[in-house]
Amino acid sequence: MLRTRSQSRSISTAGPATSLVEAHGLGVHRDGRWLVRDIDLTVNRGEIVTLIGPNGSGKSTTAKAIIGVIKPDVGSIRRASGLRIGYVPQALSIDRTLPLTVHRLLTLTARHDRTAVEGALEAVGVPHLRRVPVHDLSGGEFQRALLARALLRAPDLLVLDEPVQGVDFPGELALYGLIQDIRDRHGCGVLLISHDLHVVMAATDTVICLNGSVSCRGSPQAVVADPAYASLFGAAAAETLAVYRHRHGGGPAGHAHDHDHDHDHDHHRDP
Ligand SMILES: Nc1ncnc2c1ncn2[C@@H]1O[C@H](COP(=O)(O)OP(=O)(O)OP(=O)(O)O)[C@@H](O)[C@H]1O
Repeated sequence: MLRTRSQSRSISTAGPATSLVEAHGLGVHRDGRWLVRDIDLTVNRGEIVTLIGPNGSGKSTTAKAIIGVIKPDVGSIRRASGLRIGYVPQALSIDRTLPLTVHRLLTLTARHDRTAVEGALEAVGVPHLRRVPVHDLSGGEFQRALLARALLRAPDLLVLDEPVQGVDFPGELALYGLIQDIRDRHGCGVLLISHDLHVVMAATDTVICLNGSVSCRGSPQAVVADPAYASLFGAAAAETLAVYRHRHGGGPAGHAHDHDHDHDHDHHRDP
């Protein structure tokens, strides 16, 4: 059925008790083409949903539409009433050469006192970085600072666009562990974007594979066994997908390059 753009867009703030955000039939049309189309996506409280897909497959566009940064042309979005969103955009879209301290980065767009800033940095494992200039941070430290900034909003929903970008492999595992801990501690929902097909958190409840529209979805194990996943990313990707297991909750993960958690890397193969 052809839906006209003006007729079919609806956005409301009502929704079922546990769902933080719910999108149905979402489509974004720009410059004469559909960037994404027919996207159904729900994030519940305490749920981690990971969007994966090749470059240009519409992951950022979908996330921006979900949180209201861009307007969808078709489809409906319901957000829980009073929903607080913590958004970490792609690191690439942030100018790290600005002469800012971490404290200033965290208080640029909202007032937070020193105690709150210290608490947020503590929560992401970098309490020592408050007075450090942003341009001196490592990739992993920068991502943690951005995460702390999002946490200051006490979000119900965390939206993280490629939070491990520019981070080495141990730092990547530590960041995923940290995100899992934050979810466990605060019970927020998490919408995570990744083009890294090799490491997906075992804590991810739902993986959604995008390629302009949804190719497949399910648990990490179900998705990696789905023929649509192999046809989208190639059989080799399915063979090497590592499901990262973060074994314990509790305190914040260590420094991005200095973590001490137990990890398994299960290598799943298509049956
Ligand atoms: N405002 C816009 N106007 C026109 N085209 C756009 C706009 N924003 C994004 N696009 C295009 O939409 C497509 C999807 O982009 P998007 O950034 O959502 O993909 P992505 O999956 O997040 O990619 P990546 O992994 O490279 O970040 C791309 O082809 C991009 O060039």
